[in-house]
Amino acid sequence: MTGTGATATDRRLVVAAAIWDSLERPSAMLCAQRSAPPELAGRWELPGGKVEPDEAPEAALHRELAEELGIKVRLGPVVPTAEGADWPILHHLRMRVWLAEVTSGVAEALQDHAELRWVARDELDDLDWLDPDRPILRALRAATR
Ligand SMILES: Nc1nc2c([nH]c(=O)n2[C@H]2C[C@H](O)[C@@H](COP(=O)(O)OP(=O)(O)OP(=O)(O)O)O2)c(=O)[nH]1
Repeated sequence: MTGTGATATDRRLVVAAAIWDSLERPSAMLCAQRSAPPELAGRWELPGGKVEPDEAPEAALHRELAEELGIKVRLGPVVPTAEGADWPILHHLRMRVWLAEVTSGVAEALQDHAELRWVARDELDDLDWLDPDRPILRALRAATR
């Protein structure tokens, strides 16, 4: 088994992007509706996914966004919790969230999502988010004020 070596990636880390129309003047964010598994289908999330063994977190995020949405992004700062960098999420996983903006491509639901939607900052709460994402949304609003 891997998992204890110095270079082993933390298998519990999920990386995700809060993709805004503009990092300088954020007014709308790209929201993604899950298509699977059945118990999570229909809920909204930040696009991203699990870091693979021996993959750097930022590289994992760029890979996931290319696979799932067909876009390249510029990453801004990480949005931290009060305690540290990573948010507690489903299944005892942790999630690191970066602000981001699209640098090439037009986001399409290529994989894992039923729908993508650009949502105005003040209307983000109206979607049916995964429960662990609610406090992250509050921090995102504060970080983009
Ligand atoms: N991408 C993403 N996952 C989230 C969010 N909030 C949250 O609790 N999660 C959970 C749902 C999943 O249990 C887990 C992410 O796993 P995933 O299935 O999307 O990862 P993946 O694309 O790498 O897929 P796989 O390797 O499991 O097939 O994190 C969020 O905002 N975005």
